[in-house]
Amino acid sequence: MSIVVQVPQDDPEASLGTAEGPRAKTLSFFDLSMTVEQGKDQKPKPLLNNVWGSVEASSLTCIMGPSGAGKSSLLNVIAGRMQSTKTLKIDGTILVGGAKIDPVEFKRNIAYVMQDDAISPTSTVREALTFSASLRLGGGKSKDEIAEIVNKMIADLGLQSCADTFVGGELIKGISGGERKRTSIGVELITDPSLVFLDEPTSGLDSYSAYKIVELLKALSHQGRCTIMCTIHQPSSEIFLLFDNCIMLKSGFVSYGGPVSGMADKFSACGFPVPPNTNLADHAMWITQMESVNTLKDKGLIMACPEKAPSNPETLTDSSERTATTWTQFKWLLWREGQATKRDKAALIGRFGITIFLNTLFGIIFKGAGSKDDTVGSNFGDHFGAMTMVFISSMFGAAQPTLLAFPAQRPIFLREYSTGTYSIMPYVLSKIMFELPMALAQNVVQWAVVYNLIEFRANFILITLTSFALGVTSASVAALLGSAVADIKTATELLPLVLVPQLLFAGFFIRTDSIPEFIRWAQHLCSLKYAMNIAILVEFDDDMCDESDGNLALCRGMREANGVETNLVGFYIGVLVALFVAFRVGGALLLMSKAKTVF
Ligand SMILES: Nc1ncnc2c1ncn2[C@@H]1O[C@H](COP(=O)(O)OP(=O)(O)OP(=O)(O)O)[C@@H](O)[C@H]1O
Repeated sequence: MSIVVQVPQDDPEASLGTAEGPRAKTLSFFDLSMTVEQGKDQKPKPLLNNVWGSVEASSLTCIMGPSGAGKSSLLNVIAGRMQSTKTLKIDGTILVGGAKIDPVEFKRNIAYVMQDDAISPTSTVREALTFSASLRLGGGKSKDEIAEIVNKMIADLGLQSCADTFVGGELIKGISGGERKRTSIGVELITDPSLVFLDEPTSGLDSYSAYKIVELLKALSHQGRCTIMCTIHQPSSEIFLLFDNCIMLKSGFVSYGGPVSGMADKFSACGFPVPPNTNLADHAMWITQMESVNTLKDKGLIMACPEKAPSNPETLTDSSERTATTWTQFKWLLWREGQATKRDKAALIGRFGITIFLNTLFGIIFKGAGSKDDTVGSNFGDHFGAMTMVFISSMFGAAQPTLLAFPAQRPIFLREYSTGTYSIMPYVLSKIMFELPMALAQNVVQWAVVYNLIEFRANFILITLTSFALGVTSASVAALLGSAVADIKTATELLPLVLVPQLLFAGFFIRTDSIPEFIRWAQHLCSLKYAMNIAILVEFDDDMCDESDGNLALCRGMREANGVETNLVGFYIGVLVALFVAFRVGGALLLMSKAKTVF
C-alpha cells in the first residue's frame, strides 16, 4: 500500500505535541482505492474507486451514501485503521496539511469514535474521562492538571449535569444515549487530536439528540481544535446544513465531494434539481441510490479527482511518547476493576446468592454423606457424589461470571488497547488481581456452607484451596472463550461445550483407563480431573477411609482406576497452575489479535 498522510512542514513539532489552541489540519486524499480478493476464479471486488476529497482545517465533513457504498471503508482507510492485507489491497495518497507521515505513527494525533459506545458502564462520566486522560496524556501531568483538563472537557461537551452519573449499560442504569455519545467523543478528544473521525455518531439517537451531537461537533471543529469527518445516515435538513462539506459515495465512487452550500447547484447543473421543500440530503441520497454509476458519470456527478497528488512529499513521524508507564496503567486498571466489582451489586449478589443457595441444597440432600459415624448410614457412593457435585458447582460458579462479564468488557478493551491506552500485561494482571480474591471468597463461602452439613473429612483449608484452584482455572477457560466470541449469547451457548467434556474425563462417570485410548489424552487438558485427583487424595486417602465398611477398598480402587498417586500431588497442582496460565495467555493473545483487526 502506498498511502501517505502529511502534516505541515513548517512547524511539525507544534502540530504533533500536546499543544493547546488550534491544532486542526487540512485533510485531502487522492485516488484512494480498495479492492478485496474474492477467490481463485473471481475478479477482485473494488470497494473504493479512486476516491478523492479535500477538506479545510477546522471543518466538519460528512460521508454519505447508500448502504454498502463504502462510507465506513473510506473513513477507516483515511483514519489509518485499515491497512493492506493479503486479500485487501489499499492504495492512494492521504495528505494532512502538507507533509508525509507514517499513518500508524501518526495514530496518536487521530481520534476515532466508534459507532458503539464502548465505555465502562460502572464508571461515571468524570471517571471515564479521567481514566482516559491519565493514561493517554502521559505521566507528566499532575492530578490537579488532569482534573482541570477533565473539568474543561465536561464543560465543552455540556456534560456538567451528568458528570458524576454512571455511564451505565444493559444492566446498570446510566446516562442517556446522547450523553453517552458525548462521553465517547470526550474520551477520544482528551488527547487533543488534530483529526477526529466518527462512525455514525447519530445512530440510535432521537432527532434532537442527534442534532445536538452534530452541533457539538461543529462547535468543536470551528473552535480550531480539530478537523472532523464522520459517516452519517439520512440526516434531517437541520442536521445536514450544519456540515461544512459532504462526500457522497455510490458503489465506491465519489458522486459529490465539496461544500454542502454548493451541493444543490451541482445537482441542478447535472440535471437533478432539488424539488421545492425537499431535504437536500434526502434528494442527493435518492438520486445517488436510484441512478446507475454510468448515468451519474454521464451526467457529470461521478467524476475523476480534479487534482493530482503532489509527488515525493517529505516523511515525518510522531515520536512523542504519551503513554503512561506500565505501573500507572496497572494502578488505573486495578482501580477501575475494583469500582466495577463494588458497583455491579447485581452481579455480586447473583454470584454469592447462587453459591449459597446451591450449596445449601447440596448440604440438605447429601447431609452426613461423609460421616464416619456408622449410625448415620453414609456410604461411599453418596460421599463421592457429594464431593463431585460441590466441585462441579465450583467449576461452573467461577466460569459463569467471568464469561458473562467478558463480552461486555471486550469492546471496551478493544477500543482502549487499539488506541494505546494501555498494554495487555497490566490489563490481564488487573483482571486476575480481582478474580483471585473473588474466587477465593466464593469458595470459602461454598465450603463453609457444605463442609459441616455433609461432614467432609478433608482439612477445610486444603479442600477449599483445591476447589479455588479449580475455580480460577475454569475462569481462565471462560476468559479464553470470552475473548474468542463477541456476544453473551454465543458465549453462553459455547460454555457447556468447554466445561461438560471435563465431566467425562474427570473419572466420575467412567474410569479414565476405560476411555478410548485415541481420545484419552484430552484428560490432561481438564482442570476438573486434576482438582478431583487432589480432592480424592485429601478426602479419600487411606487414613480417611474406614476398612470395616469396605470404604478403604473402594477408595483404593478409585485411585487406581484414575491413576491418582499420593506422591504426585505437586504435579497435580503444577498442572492446574500451568492450565491457568496457558488459558490466560491464550485469551490475551486472542484479544490482542482481535484488537489488530477490530476496524
Ligand atoms: N474487509 C472486507 N472484505 C470484503 N468486503 C468488505 C470488507 N469491508 C467492507 N466490505 C464490503 O464493502 C462494501 C462497503 O462496505 P462499508 O461498510 O464501507 O459500506 P457502508 O457504506 O459503510 O455501509 P453501511 O451504511 O451499510 O454501514 C460492502 O459491500 C461490504 O460488504
